[in-house]
Amino acid sequence: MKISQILSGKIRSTILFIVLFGLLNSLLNGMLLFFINATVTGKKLSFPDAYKLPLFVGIVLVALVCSRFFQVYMIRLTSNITFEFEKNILEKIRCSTLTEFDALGKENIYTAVNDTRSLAHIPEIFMNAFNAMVVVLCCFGYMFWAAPLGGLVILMTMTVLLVVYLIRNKGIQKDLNRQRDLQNNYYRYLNDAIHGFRELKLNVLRSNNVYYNWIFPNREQNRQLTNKTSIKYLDNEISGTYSWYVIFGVIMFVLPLVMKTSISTQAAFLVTIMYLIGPVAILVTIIPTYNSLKIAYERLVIFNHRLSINEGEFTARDLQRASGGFSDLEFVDVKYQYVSSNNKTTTFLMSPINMRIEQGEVIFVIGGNGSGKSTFGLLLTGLVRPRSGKILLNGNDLLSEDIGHYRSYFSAVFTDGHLFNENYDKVDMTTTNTELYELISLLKLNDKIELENDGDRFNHNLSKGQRKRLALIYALLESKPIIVLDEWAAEQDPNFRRYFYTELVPLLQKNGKTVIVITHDDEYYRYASRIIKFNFGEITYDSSKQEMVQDVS
Ligand SMILES: Nc1ncnc2c1ncn2[C@@H]1O[C@H](COP(=O)(O)OP(=O)(O)OP(=O)(O)O)[C@@H](O)[C@H]1O
Repeated sequence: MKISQILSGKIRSTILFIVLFGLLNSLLNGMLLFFINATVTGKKLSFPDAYKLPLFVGIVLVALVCSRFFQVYMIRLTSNITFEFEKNILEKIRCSTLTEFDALGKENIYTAVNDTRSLAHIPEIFMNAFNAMVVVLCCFGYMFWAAPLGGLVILMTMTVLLVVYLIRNKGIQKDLNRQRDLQNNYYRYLNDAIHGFRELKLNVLRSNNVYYNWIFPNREQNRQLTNKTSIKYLDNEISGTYSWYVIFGVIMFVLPLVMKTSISTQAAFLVTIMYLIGPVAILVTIIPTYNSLKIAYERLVIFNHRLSINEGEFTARDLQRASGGFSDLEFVDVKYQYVSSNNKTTTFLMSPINMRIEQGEVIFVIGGNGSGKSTFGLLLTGLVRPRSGKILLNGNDLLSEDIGHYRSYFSAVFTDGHLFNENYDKVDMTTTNTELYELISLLKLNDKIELENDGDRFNHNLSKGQRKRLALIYALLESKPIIVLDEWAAEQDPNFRRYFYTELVPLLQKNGKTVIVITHDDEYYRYASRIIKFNFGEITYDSSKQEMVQDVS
């Protein structure tokens, strides 16, 4: 569901409620105002004096209970909307394609999550604004009813003061935008300083450049701008606050000059203005709030649009079907291409690939940097779909029919693979899980890993090579028929690398796995049952096809 649909649905279903509350709240506030003004001005009320106190206490109590009731309602509504927005975003991420996900960028996901929080406050803001508006209307209604000319003078004075305040505020918003740009740049530079800490330690000149020519000048600009903007803001707020005294002054000194007025009317006007201060402040903040909500909303619309492809849901049922067995996989005229961010030019083209993989093969995928090996791995595992052509698994076009089922045949360890922070699959970590501890021995990690997180996870403070070994253990625990390892051995020491190619991979093959190894380790090519070589996105050598035999090096 789209963000706008959730939002409009929620607003539609609660608008009546919000309006009713606004009217009730205003009625109660209006009664209190009337009560207070009648007391201040000594007006006779149409009921006995003895009822005054209990009536006043009654109205205050009803107003309090009402107010609490609606505030609680708003808290629940806001957290419900936050929940639905977040769920919507998370579902989008879960079901999006790798291509769209990569193009979106991680920082945009964090921004989107924050934006949902802002948007969830819309009903609350709307309710407060509506309430404030009704109170303002009631107050002016009262003033016009009590003394029409007086009401007009106050309305005109307030309008002039408000316009001055808003114009000055607009200038401040511009400065705040500049400050935000500076802040964004600052985070970029800081990111480089933090992630490039080691590099900067080794290169003093660059370190000086980064800090003295980029970071410090940015902070200096920010310091000056913050001072300027904060003082401007303070001036505007102070003059805004003191504008109320201008209005008090108009009531006390100007009104008697322009109309016949009594002390009691002046007192009633003063009390009414006091009532107006809070609601007017709410209405004044609506404009900047509206602007920031608009930006958040537009960003979320773009987010939704960029993750527009839904790959569907995958169920545990698919996993069971995969264990039914793998016999062969066939690429038929498979083409793929990367396009530039403006979607205009092709930056890399994978030529039509035609090949067949049989169960139990150990295939080494080789080729120079940027030749397309990892892209082939992504196509093979179904993480990206061919732009044209077909991939048939056991003779079926599962990639088009049921991508979840297709992917359930593969496990993989990618070059930049991720070790998850939680035991999401609830793997039994105790020593009774013999399969797990056999794998730990096989990967020679016995004395390197230990349980942490209440025995629910192995430690991650491992070397890069050790982390890869742990990732391989987790991949093997998935018990999928095909395993894809992208430059897995690159971070292993020479002994373990030899062990991997000469013992581990053959053992996996013996256990019935089909193993696809993307590698640059030419000294071990002879351990493959088949070699496929890529060059500029094209298969230029396939050892299973005699007629294509060329120099593998
Ligand atoms: N997400 C992407 N968006 C656009 N282009 C990409 C993307 N990933 C890879 N490429 C481009 O596709 C080409 C093939 O990349 P690929 O990662 O498949 O090469 P590779 O053979 O695995 O290289 P290496 O041995 O260096 O890992 C490269 O020219 C690369 O710049």
